[in-house]
Amino acid sequence: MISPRRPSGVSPTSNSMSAAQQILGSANMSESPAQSPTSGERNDRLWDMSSFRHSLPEEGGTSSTSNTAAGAPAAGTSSEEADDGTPKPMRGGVSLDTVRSLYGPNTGFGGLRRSNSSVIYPGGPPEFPPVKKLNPLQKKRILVSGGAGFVGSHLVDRLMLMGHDVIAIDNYFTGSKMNLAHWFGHPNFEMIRHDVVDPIMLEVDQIYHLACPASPVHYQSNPVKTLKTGFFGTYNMLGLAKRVKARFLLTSTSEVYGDPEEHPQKETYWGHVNCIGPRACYDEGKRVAEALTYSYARQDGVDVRVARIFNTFGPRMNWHDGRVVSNFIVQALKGDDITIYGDGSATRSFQYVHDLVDGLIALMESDYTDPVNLGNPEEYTIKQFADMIVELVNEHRARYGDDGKTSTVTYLPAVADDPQRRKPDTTRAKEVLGWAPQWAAVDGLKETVAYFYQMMHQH
Ligand SMILES: O=C(O)[C@H]1O[C@H](OP(=O)(O)OP(=O)(O)OC[C@H]2O[C@@H](n3ccc(=O)[nH]c3=O)[C@H](O)[C@@H]2O)[C@H](O)[C@@H](O)[C@@H]1O
Repeated sequence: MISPRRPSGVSPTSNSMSAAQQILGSANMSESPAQSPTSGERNDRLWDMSSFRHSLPEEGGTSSTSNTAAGAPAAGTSSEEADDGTPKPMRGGVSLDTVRSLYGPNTGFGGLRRSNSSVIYPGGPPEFPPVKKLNPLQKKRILVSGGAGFVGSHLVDRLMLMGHDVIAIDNYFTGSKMNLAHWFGHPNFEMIRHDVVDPIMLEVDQIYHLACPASPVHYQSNPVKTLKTGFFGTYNMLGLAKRVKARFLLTSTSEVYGDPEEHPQKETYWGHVNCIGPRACYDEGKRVAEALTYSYARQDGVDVRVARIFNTFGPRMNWHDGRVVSNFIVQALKGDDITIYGDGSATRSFQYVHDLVDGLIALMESDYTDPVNLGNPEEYTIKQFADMIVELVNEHRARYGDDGKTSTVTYLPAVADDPQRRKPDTTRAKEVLGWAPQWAAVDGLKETVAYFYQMMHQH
């Protein structure tokens, strides 16, 4: 059984980018040794929801702009259970099953469309997930920059299910239209191809500003663009917020703490960032984004919120994302070596994406304007994490009689300026938002492994 353990000492590591580049080459979905079952039972077999104990209670107050798909989950309550019996409340009274149906294959809307991706509306008119009906005073028009990305698309899903009007903008550098395909055509939803480094004018009530590549592999591939996104992207979104008097939420990052000398990291910590290193484009980009945000608040009275997001994972992470969770899961599924950069003693604390979405919405709805850490304080060394993922992948495969090769760990040179310890102090989030993570990392990982397993066999 895997349990989180605090590491002993950590040591600074040497400089190499080659490890990150290497993983991009190896994590190639098209090379997957797909033992593709071809029968109709394929998707049931691959996306086994039976390990999650959940009910599908009926819920009143959902609007029916849709025909409900056969077998599609009903909107449910705000409290569901996972296999360990832990309640998993979801903000906005949205059912976990409904949310799952948006990224699972053929269990609902997302899968239905995804599995027939050559045809937008395979079986007739569009069928939409069950969206709540809000009265005009409650219903907000909300802009999500980076809305087609991993976190952005989960946030859009939740806001849509809650009944709001949502405009997603994205330049598709790391995001994908397929993450939101289940909303195309819905009257509450708009999708715009737009890069935030250019200004845009929209009438909105709230702005969630997420747009920025977050994986080190991606943000270091074009560092000048990353800095432009950090500064001009935030500048444009803040200018818009000022002009239309929208509330503005910046998704900042744990990276503003750099390679921290304080542990765990509180919001009051000023950080330890190398301003000339390879991560500076992201770290300093986010730091200047925070500085801009509070400057607009002071100078122009813009109503701002700042979330500092710690490592987050979940379904819809890109197969080629390059961050540790997707890399290790893909490697374990393929039976490839698990690539640990450095000696495996660096630590991270991983939160499941649904917890993050809860926290972002709670923060936006709160009156609190100082930065708030959003993360799960469960801390693992990267080696522990690798072992945990290999074990979970093997368990998942064993359930289907799939006896693929078990991966072994290989150690590659450490990447430059890699933070050696990271763990959020979430006291402030508890106090000001009443927010705390609901998902143990292992529960979120089970779902994420199931998602990647299915993706691997679908293509
Ligand atoms: O996951 C996130 O949300 C965070 O990801 C990155 O931060 P980082 O913690 O460096 O993310 P990873 O690339 O996932 O690395 C985590 C640790 O795993 C290691 N790693 C990563 C990938 C891999 O294949 N092997 C491996 O050992 C890294 O060297 C690092 O020590 C981003 O810079 C953050 O903005 C973002 O919040």
